[in-house]
Amino acid sequence: MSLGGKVAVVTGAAKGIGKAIAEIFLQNGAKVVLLDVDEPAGKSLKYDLDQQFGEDRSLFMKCSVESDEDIKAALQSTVDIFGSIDILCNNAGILKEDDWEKTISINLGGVIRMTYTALEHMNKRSGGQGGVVVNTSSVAGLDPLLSCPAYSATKHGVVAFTRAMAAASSASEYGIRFNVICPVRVQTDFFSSVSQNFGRFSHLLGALQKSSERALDPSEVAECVLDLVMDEMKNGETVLLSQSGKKYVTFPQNLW
Ligand SMILES: NC(=O)C1=CN([C@@H]2O[C@H](COP(=O)(O)OP(=O)(O)OC[C@H]3O[C@@H](n4cnc5c(N)ncnc54)[C@H](O)[C@@H]3O)[C@@H](O)[C@H]2O)C=CC1
Ligand SMILES: CCCCCC(=O)/C=C/C=C\C=C\C=C\[C@@H](O)[C@@H](O)CCCC(=O)O
Repeated sequence: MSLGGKVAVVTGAAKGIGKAIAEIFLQNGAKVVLLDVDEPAGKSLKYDLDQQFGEDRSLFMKCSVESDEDIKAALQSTVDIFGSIDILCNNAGILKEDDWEKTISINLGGVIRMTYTALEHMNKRSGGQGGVVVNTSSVAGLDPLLSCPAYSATKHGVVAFTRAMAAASSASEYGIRFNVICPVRVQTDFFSSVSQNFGRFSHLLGALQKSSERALDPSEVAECVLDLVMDEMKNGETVLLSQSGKKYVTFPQNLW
């Protein structure tokens, strides 16, 4: 899939990995809708992107992935202004082990909420043009991290939701591919603030030290997302992204 003229929606786009995804899509010719709850950071990024790519290439909208109302309004505005939704990146996430209900609501609920509303615009069976969804899980979505059980559960949920949606979309002829990326530690604000958010398991944070030699740069994650968007053969893929590169994860088959 060439990105020229395509429209991408990215959640949690104001900073970190979401920002890097937005930038690489713009560099490759797409129009990008930046969604985030952090309005000052979103507006500031939009200003910077306007200088680099032109005002007509991106939009920022304040949108919480916890709010059905915000999501409906943001996606309708995207279609009204840019004409379609071709690419969706469900990337927004938090880690607050002591507020595990919010962690579930954003990390897993947000992915499901956003996907189901976006399907109304993208699904070929309901007049959409099809497209591709790439979700941001984590290595914690494949190998649970002892310091953050609730976060790990949400990220396992994102992997499962993505794989099930890929199969459901193919079987229903929606024309939408679904893939998920599982990065190890990435150098963003998420990690610098996260140590306060481990709650009852904060004493176990040090146990993760051996699991990550260097943090990835957000641009490395964005390149992996771009590959999954552009390669039309990729559907239902789970990609582990570590310091040694990309690995396509395989799961047991025919269990029942
Ligand atoms: N940084 C890391 O080491 C890793 C991060 N991840 C995942 O990558 C994703 C992005 O994380 P980072 O860029 O590192 O974090 P970040 O904290 O730099 O950026 C996350 C963005 O999500 C936004 N956000 C939070 N709640 C939101 C909501 N309700 N609605 C919309 N936007 C919301 C924040 O305002 C922020 O701009 C998350 O899903 C995270 O779990 C996965 C593996 C490693
Ligand atoms: C640890 C949970 C945060 C969630 C981020 C995520 O999804 C995946 C993280 C993967 C690996 C984490 C490695 C953690 C290492 C830490 O013990 C420590 O080495 C990091 C120090 C943080 C810093 O840079 O100051």
